[in-house]
Amino acid sequence: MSRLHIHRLTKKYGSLTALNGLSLSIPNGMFGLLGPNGAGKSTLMRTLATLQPPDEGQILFDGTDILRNPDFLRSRLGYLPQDFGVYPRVSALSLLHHLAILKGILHPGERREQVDALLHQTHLYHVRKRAVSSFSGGMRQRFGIAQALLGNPQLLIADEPTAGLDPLERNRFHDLLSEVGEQIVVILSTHIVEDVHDLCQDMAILAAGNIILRGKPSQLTESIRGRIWRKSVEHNAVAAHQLAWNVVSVRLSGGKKQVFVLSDSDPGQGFEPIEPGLELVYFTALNGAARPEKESAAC
Ligand SMILES: Nc1ncnc2c1ncn2[C@@H]1O[C@H](COP(=O)(O)OP(=O)(O)OP(=O)(O)O)[C@@H](O)[C@H]1O
Repeated sequence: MSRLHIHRLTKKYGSLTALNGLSLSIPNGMFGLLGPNGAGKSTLMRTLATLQPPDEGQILFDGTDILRNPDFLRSRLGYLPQDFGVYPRVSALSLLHHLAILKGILHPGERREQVDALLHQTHLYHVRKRAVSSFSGGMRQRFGIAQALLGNPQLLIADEPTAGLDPLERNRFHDLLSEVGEQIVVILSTHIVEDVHDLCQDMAILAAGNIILRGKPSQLTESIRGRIWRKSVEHNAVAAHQLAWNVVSVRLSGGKKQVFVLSDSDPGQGFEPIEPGLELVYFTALNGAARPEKESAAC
């Protein structure tokens, strides 16, 4: 059953509409929110985390209106913001204890148990006495997850958590997130398609403040199977192909341009059929050409 219901959420910054009457229902498990820069992901994450109010709309968590009753959510929330801010020169151990107290874990024994368990889970126990400010990007993100998991949250929000991580650290971070389990709602907001492909059973694509596609990654990929065609072309031929066909993506491969086209039938002209991945679902949706399961139909 869905635990998080977002209903007609609107947020404007002056004349800019960052969230445009957005509705979304999210059940337990890993949910990927994918969108390009400026789509409104961080605005949505901050609003869900009750850090900023929307102009209109409603958010229900386990049936409780969290805009009217933010403390209900705050006591159940783990939040890993896009920018964790300034890293103090205090040790990871001290900082986690401090944050645990702020989260209301006041009993020293219980706190020690949780902090130590999280330091082990995030593979930071051996560096627990080092200042967080001396950590690498990957270690900081793992520390970010440790602090977000304090107090056993029911909703975990991770905003662009793998941006800037090298592949090894990204894998470690993925393992960590996937361990968090199916019993809570985990929202992974990202513009990295691979993160959603690797981790999420359910996803939505956000563009210009609207949900433009919603579904399971495997089903969404299936929806464009047999409809994507590829051709290698010279650089100066790309524009002509864009005029002639429904081009959803252009990539460089081995120094040549590859044009990806959406077409229900064989376009001929040297195009070959390809097995699409989630990245092509994403580009197809952004180009407005996918057959979306609109959110209204999906939930
Ligand atoms: N505090 C703010 N004041 C004014 N405009 C803002 C503010 N925060 C975000 N915006 C604008 O709202 C739009 C959505 O921004 P938001 O950061 O939510 O998107 P995003 O999908 O998280 O993008 P990114 O991946 O670049 O962080 C953008 O056009 C952004 O410039």
